[in-house]
Amino acid sequence: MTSNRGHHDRTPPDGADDHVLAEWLATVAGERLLEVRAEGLEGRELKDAGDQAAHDLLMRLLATIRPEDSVLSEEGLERDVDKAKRLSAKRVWIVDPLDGTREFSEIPRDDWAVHVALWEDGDLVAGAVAQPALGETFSTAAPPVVPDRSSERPRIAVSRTRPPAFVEALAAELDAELVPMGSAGVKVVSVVRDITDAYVHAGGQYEWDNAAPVAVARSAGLFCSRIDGSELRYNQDDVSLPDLIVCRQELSEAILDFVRVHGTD
Ligand SMILES: Nc1ncnc2c1ncn2[C@@H]1O[C@H](COP(=O)(O)O)[C@@H](OP(=O)(O)O)[C@H]1O
Ligand SMILES: [Mg+2]
Repeated sequence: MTSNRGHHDRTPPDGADDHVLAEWLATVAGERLLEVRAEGLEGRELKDAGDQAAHDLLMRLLATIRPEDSVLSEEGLERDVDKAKRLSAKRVWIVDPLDGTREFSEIPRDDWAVHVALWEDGDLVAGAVAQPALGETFSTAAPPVVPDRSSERPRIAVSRTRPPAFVEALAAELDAELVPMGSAGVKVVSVVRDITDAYVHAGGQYEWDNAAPVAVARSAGLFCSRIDGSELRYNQDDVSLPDLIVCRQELSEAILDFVRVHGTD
């Protein structure tokens, strides 16, 4: 984890490898978002201005620093030619310039994030999640160490606005507490930080919503899979990746068992 403060020049650290670059990109895009948030905009205008500013900055920096690589971004409309290129590319940056756009527009909420992941040759190889309002970036450059669990009762992070219907029943089965918050990245980071013990989602999401969070969670030794226990796959033709589990290893079997028996409807 690094502090966000002090990255004011927009050139990457000398000799940055992909991990350090991901961390730097997420951090500077987060700083840009803090600037946008201070401009006095509200509601839809603030959301759009944030999405656009962070997307433009990340696209410009990646085009300059890694011109050979492809990019899949939430804010970029992907044309067929871009998609064909992405699917045959060796390296693809999967970015969500602003995850938790709704919460970003609700000042002073801090549950929004910037996601930067790198997919190479079939799997995620690096990633960073910045939580700019906390001044923190979590990344594979320095894989986070998950603290000892501070709560005996499991805490499950869920979407604040679109929690899957089955999580209430899951929480009852596990005698767990639900902790609603915005942003997939922030929810994964909450598991990394021992604020929660698991993040369970179903019903819709895209690769950019969870690629960087999963890269960071894997590097921290957390369990990550689809809700049915299958592998999370990135840089697919269809970029919908609607469900996932990220949790402490010791909770994975109980969560997967519940889904196996009860499904997610
Ligand atoms: N049912 C759904 N369908 C599509 N996207 C969803 C979704 N539920 C959550 N997401 C996306 O996942 C991210 C985290 O959502 P949440 O805060 O509700 O957990 C958000 O990304 P954006 O903020 O980048 O749009 C949101 O759009
Ligand atoms: Mg998102």
